[in-house]
Amino acid sequence: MTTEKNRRAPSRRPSAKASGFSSRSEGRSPGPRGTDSRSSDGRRPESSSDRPRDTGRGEPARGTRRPPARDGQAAPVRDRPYVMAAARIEQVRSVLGEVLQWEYPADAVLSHWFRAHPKLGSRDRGEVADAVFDVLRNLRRYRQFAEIGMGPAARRLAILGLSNVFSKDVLNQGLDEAEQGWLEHVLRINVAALSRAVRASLPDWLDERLSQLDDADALVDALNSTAPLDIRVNPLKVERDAMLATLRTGPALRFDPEPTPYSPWGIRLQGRPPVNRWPMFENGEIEVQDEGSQILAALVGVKRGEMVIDYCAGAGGKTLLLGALMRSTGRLYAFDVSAARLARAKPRFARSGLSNIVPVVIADDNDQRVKRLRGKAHRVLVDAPCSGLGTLRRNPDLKWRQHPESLQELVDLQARILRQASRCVAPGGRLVYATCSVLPEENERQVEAFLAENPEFTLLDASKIVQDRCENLTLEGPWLAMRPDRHGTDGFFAAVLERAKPAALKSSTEGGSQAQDGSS
Ligand SMILES: C[S@@+](CC[C@H](N)C(=O)[O-])C[C@H]1O[C@@H](n2cnc3c(N)ncnc32)[C@H](O)[C@@H]1O
Repeated sequence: MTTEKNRRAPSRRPSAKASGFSSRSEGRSPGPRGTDSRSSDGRRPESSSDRPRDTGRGEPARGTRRPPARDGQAAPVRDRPYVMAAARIEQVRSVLGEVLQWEYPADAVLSHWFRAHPKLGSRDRGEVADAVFDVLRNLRRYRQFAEIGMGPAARRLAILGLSNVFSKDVLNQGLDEAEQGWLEHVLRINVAALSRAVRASLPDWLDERLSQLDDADALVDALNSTAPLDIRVNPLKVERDAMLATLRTGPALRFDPEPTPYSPWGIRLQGRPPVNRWPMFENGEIEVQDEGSQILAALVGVKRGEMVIDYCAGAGGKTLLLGALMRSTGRLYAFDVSAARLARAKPRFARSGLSNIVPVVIADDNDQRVKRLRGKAHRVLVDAPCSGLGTLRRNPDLKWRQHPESLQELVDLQARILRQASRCVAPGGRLVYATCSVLPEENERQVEAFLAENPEFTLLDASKIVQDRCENLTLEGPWLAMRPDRHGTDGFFAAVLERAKPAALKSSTEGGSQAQDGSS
């Protein structure tokens, strides 16, 4: 009963001073964040893959770390007397009581709960968070297991979550005899014999939809796993190789920094490093961003001096990379309807050293500033609000928070945003539509419907365009479709659409349909 987080620390660590790390870098999890991530408005909360963690998942769990192996043999799990097992079960049960109401995203609930329990240290928080997320990942199966036997189901869920965090002996110290027997029994159940929906803990509607995708089993398994943490360098400030060298000679070495395979700016870290306490984060040299999200920004293909709109900029994950790729020249509008999200982007913009970003809170419909930019932008990115189902590795609660009705609302919203944003694209300019979903109705079908209504746009081959910046990435095209089972990233989708120049439009439509944006 150990987790993949049982990584051994390197035996010798260079001094913090020599590496440029402050001793704080090994410190506690980051502080609170806004609570407007409530997504009962049918909008996906921003992917936490693009945000530093503040959910207590910053340190490996106590009672699970192994001391260094001797003579090539793994050392036994350290089973020190552990008076906290009973308390920890109650803590996890208490958090689950709030999370399972599905009113707020799980990481927001955790942050809130940790603020209300300030005496817990970073390892305590890590254990609680790991157990809660394990329950969310396996909820359907655990609920079935919890029904076997006596006692409150919520406590049994907490015990199951902690069974993947603590060793058996440590956990047993918090269990009575009946609970120990029940746990032994359910952990012996042959999971492989269960239906996929139960085994992988998916609601039926989602299992059905995912089963229609290629290699569905591999995708489902990958979405149900835990993810590493990707960061990226700010190309305006530092080269990736230089940053890798710094990380490898400092305390970050124990998080195994490696270059990401496809993005030229990415660095992958294992475990849950407290990145946002590191000096290179505070001075804007690195940002947290999943490799897939970095690739989407690359796909926009921005150039120096252009006018670019990031139409759904949120907390600025992609805006930051776009701005750096424009070398802080031209003008990059960061639009969003959420003032709170844009407010969270502002400190990131400030750290980055970029001076070309113009954040603008826009109205949901009929915004005058958007109208003024009709037909003017060289590039428009629509990183649309979506189900977020490509990010289940990091946000497993989304499979329980989404349902077919909320999905349909999102599909309608995406179509509306795509239509509005497309009006800003200049003739010959490009519109990039992206989601972090793996569902065709939010992706391919959405783009096909848009193209059918907007003949002045043509679909370009995203797989070829992305190779300009990510040469190792070979995709089928014409879409950009990243998957955790194939690429080790979150699930992302993107399409690149080019707006015809007036002459081309005239000849292709032979005087037929007109551009529908009012700018023609
Ligand atoms: C997927 S998130 C964006 C994430 C962001 N691009 C990043 O990389 O961090 C989608 C965003 O769309 C915004 N949004 C929702 N409706 C919108 C609309 N009608 N116009 C513009 N933005 C909208 C949401 O507030 C949310 O921040």
